[in-house]
Amino acid sequence: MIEAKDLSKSYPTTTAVQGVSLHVGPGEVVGVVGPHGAGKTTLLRMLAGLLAPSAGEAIVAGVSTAAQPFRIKSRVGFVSGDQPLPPHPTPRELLIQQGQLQGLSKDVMERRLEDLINTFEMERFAALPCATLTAEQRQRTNLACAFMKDPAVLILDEPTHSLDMLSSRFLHITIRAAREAGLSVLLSSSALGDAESLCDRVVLLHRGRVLDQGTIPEVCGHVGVRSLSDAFLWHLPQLSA
Ligand SMILES: Nc1ncnc2c1ncn2[C@@H]1O[C@H](COP(=O)(O)OP(=O)(O)OP(=O)(O)O)[C@@H](O)[C@H]1O
Repeated sequence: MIEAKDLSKSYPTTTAVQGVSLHVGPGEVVGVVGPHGAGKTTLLRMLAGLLAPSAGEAIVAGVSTAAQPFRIKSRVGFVSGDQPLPPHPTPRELLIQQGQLQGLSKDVMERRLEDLINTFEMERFAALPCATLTAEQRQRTNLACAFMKDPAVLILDEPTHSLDMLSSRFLHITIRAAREAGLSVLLSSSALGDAESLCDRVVLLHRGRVLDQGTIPEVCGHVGVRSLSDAFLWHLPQLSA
């Protein structure tokens, strides 16, 4: 589960995230939606334990960002759409490394390794150096590494970035399976289509602030429009008024 309360992140020249509160329950997919620079990456990195908040607190997979931010890292599967991989190791080697970091026993590691290579259909490329992989194969490898932690929470920053239609379909299937398995999934997207087809609820973010949140019908209904993009656009003049 993710429970964020008044989370903020300030830099000397800008406030990237301002007072964001949100909730993601088990078996729920929530999308943080907003344009470039809205604060999506900053928010997700704080929730993944990769960045310390300037104010506010979040409980993620039972761990507080305020008390033990770095314990969150080992409990959360975090994947960013443009996450590079080291060029020389193979996906199989990276998965083993991840399992060792988690302190998995040899038996559990081997079982999980074979399961993940099978689930993410990595057989054809699991033994190739990462430098030779396509964008889709890199994304499958990053996802498999995230699942090596057997996480209760999955945080995906722009997960369809650089994927084509077929690869995106695979990602959608993976996210739906994670939801079925009871994981809490938080993803960010600047493309509204991902949110519309995947998310149980959305959080509209702009200039670091939440404009609105709820199911898509709720967010549209609050302002009397029919589409998520119209709902987003409705809020903009209100901000400058
Ligand atoms: N380390 C940093 N130092 C200073 N400003 C930063 C830093 N990281 C992010 N920002 C600023 O915070 C704001 C939010 O950035 P962030 O990357 O979180 O947005 P985003 O919604 O993920 O955008 P994009 O879709 O382009 O990745 C931007 O104005 C950005 O320039």
